[in-house]
Parts: sequence; structure tokens; C-alpha cells
Amino acid sequence: MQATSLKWSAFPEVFAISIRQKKAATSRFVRQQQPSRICCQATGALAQDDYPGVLTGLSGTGRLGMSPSEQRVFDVVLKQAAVVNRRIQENQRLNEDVKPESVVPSDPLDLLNEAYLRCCEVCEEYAKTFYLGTLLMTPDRRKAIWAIYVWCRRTDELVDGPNAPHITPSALDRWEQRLEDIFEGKPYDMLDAALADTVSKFPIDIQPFRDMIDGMRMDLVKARYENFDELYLYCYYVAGTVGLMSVPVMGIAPVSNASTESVFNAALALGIANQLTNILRDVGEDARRGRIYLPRDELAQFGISESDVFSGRVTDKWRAFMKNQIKRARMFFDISEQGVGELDKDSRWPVWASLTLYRQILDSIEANDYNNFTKRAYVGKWKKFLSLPVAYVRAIAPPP
Ligand SMILES: CC(C)=CCC/C(C)=C/CC/C(C)=C/CC/C(C)=C/[C@@H]1[C@@H](COP(=O)(O)OP(=O)(O)O)[C@]1(C)CC/C=C(\C)CC/C=C(\C)CCC=C(C)C
Repeated sequence: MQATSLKWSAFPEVFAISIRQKKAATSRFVRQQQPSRICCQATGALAQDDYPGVLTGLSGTGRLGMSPSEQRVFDVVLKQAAVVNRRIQENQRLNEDVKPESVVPSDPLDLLNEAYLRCCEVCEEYAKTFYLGTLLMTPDRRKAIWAIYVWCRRTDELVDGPNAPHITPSALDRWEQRLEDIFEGKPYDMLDAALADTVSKFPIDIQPFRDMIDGMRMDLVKARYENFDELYLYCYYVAGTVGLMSVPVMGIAPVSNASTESVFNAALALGIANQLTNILRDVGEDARRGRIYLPRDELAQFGISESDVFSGRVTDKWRAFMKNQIKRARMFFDISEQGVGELDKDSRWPVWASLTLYRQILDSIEANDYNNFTKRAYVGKWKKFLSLPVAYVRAIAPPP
């Protein structure tokens, strides 16, 4: 495919992204109608015993003992689960066996076809492994995931892309207005049109999208995190939201007995785990941009100052600090693993694949003797390649 460049007319100053070139619900969710059982993620401490909520996983303890950030996020999780549960009830009332209908009408000139094709190309270009995983999903689902991916990528590029220095809060306000328009069925461009179509077909709520934009706002003004609670909120904004956006599309296995809330909770945990891993991998790179995405109080507990982070020396204190951070990221991966098997069977492979690959980055940081200042932790091609069949085997196992 040939490389072309697509400028966004609405945001010419923001960035250009390079591209190589109804029915009611589309997912069938069968839920156990029982009170929500959500884990709370006690964010302050690091020892396993100090995480009363985290390790209870899918049968956790609700609001009790939650930090302010957790409560904020917990409310969004409940709202997302309610949206999905409402759709299930509607479907049951209609007594329909709802089957996904092709989101692409048969008209060969249809712009929607083209819109999804572009989303597909962006996804293939920027996230090859993940793109391969999506090919296993049903056509409707993969198109929807591509559309969500593209919106997330564009949002992230606003603060991380080449035009990031020119981004102002008002540009983000305009981006949010555009989001509202998408949800009202008034897309601004082709890529927006794909998302507008997606959100009209799947029970997806706007809140995680708004929250991701809030995360970008946060990134514009904030370069330090006092404690893990602050960092947790940031991770939710920029990555936990992705999990919440994805579950309504991926669907929950009809044979699953887990509550909708617990599956959303696992998805949230996977986003947090991925973002924490990203942060730990990129400490040196971020420091060179004057940023430290590490809890300041925990650095202090280990006798590490800001200037130590900027000087980038791997000391025993640093190794000890990093061990704890890696342990926390792994806990979030562990929670998320409990939810993957509950997803619809066609959706599990890309999730297992991305989970396995991201998790291995933590191993690679350890293998680099915790030098995340000058050595980039990465998963080699062969390891990546081998992870795919392993993920596949896990994906075909029935829900626990
Ligand atoms: C199947 C699957 C993995 C679906 C998610 C697809 C999707 C919509 C991805 C959007 C990713 C994106 C562009 C997010 C923007 C913000 C951002 C950059 C977040 C970081 C991702 C990695 O980014 P980057 O490309 O910069 O990384 P590299 O430097 O190239 O390594 C994040 C770290 C967050 C990504 C978060 C997720 C993919 C959430 C995953 C959770 C689910 C899919 C839910 C699964 C469900 C259960 C029940 C566990």
C-alpha cells in the first residue's frame, strides 16, 4: 500500500497523520443479574497484604477503603456496566436473538466503507501486532475496534505528536466538542464518521472518551505526581479508558458467569497495567522531557530525589524502587487476566496477545538490570512471534 498523508481539516495546526494508504446491539451479553462485585484498588501501598482490593480481583470489596481517584473511576465503571446491562435487558425484552449486522452497507460507493478502511490502515500502520489480533474478531467488531483505536491515537497525538508544543487547552476543548458531535451523529470527517457509526451500534458510553481528553489536559499542565493515587487517575484517563471503551465492542461470552462490572473492572486494570508498564519503560525518555511519571512520595521512601532521576544513575536504591513498581504493575496484570477469559471467544486473542507482550516489557526491564534511563526495554521479534500462538491457546479455553 502506498503512503499518503491525511490532513485533518479541522485541526490543521494540530497534526497530520500518515496513512499507508442496525440493528440494535451487536454484542450479546449474558450477565448474571446480581449486585455488582467490583474490586477496589487500594492505591497507596505496595505489599500484597496492603492491597485489600486489588487481589480480591473479581470478587472484591466495593467502595470500602477506596482512594478519591478510585472512587471517581469506580463510578465510571458502574455507569459503563449499567449501559451494557440496559442493552441486555432491552434485547431480552425484545426477545430477539440479535445478530451483528454488517456495519458496512452494500452500496459500493458508501463512504462508511471507506472510513473504516482508513481506520484499518492507520491501525495496521501504527499497531501491527494488535492489528493482526483484531483480524480474528468478527468483521463488525474489528471495524469498531479500529475506529476506537484511531480516535484514541489521534487524541494521544494531540499531546504526544509532532505538533504537541502548539496544543493549547482550547484545542482540546474543540476536540471535545467534536467528540460530542460524533456521539450526536454529526461527524466532522471520515475517521469521525467511522466512530459515529460504531457508537450508534454498540452500547458505548461517551464518558471514557471525555475522560481520555481530560487525561490529555492533565498532561499539558502536570509533570509530577505526588503519590500513586494521582498517578492512578492519570493512568485511568489515558489507558484505563481504552479498556472501558473496548469491552462493549468485544462482548462478554454468553456462557460467562461473571458480572458485567467485574469484566469492566478487569479491562480497566489492563489499561492501568499497560500504562504503568509504559511509564516504567520510558523513565529516561520522560525525564529528558522534564517529566517524572513516578509517585514522588514513593521515590522519597527509597531515598531517591528528582535530581537522581534526572541524572539517570542505576543505584541499589533505584533497583529496589523499581522492583516495587514492577510488582505493582504485575498486580494489575493479574487482575486483568481474570477478566480476559470472560470476553467473547473471538475477542480474547488480541487481548491475550497484547497483555502477554506488554507484560514481557516488565521482564525486559529486569533483564536490563533496571536501567530504564538509557536502555529501552523491548520484546524481541522472536519472543513476540512466539507469544501469538501461546495467546491463541489461552484464548480458545472456555471461560473459567
Ligand atoms: C484488543 C485491544 C488491545 C483493544 C484496544 C484497542 C485500542 C482502542 C487501543 C487504543 C490505544 C491507544 C492509541 C491509546 C491512546 C493512549 C495511549 C497511547 C495509551 C497507551 C497504549 C500504548 O501506546 P503506544 O502505542 O504509545 O505504546 P508503544 O509505545 O507503541 O508500546 C497504552 C499503554 C494503553 C493501551 C491500553 C489498552 C490497549 C487497554 C487494553 C484493555 C482492553 C482492550 C480491555 C480488555 C478486556 C478485559 C476484560 C481484560
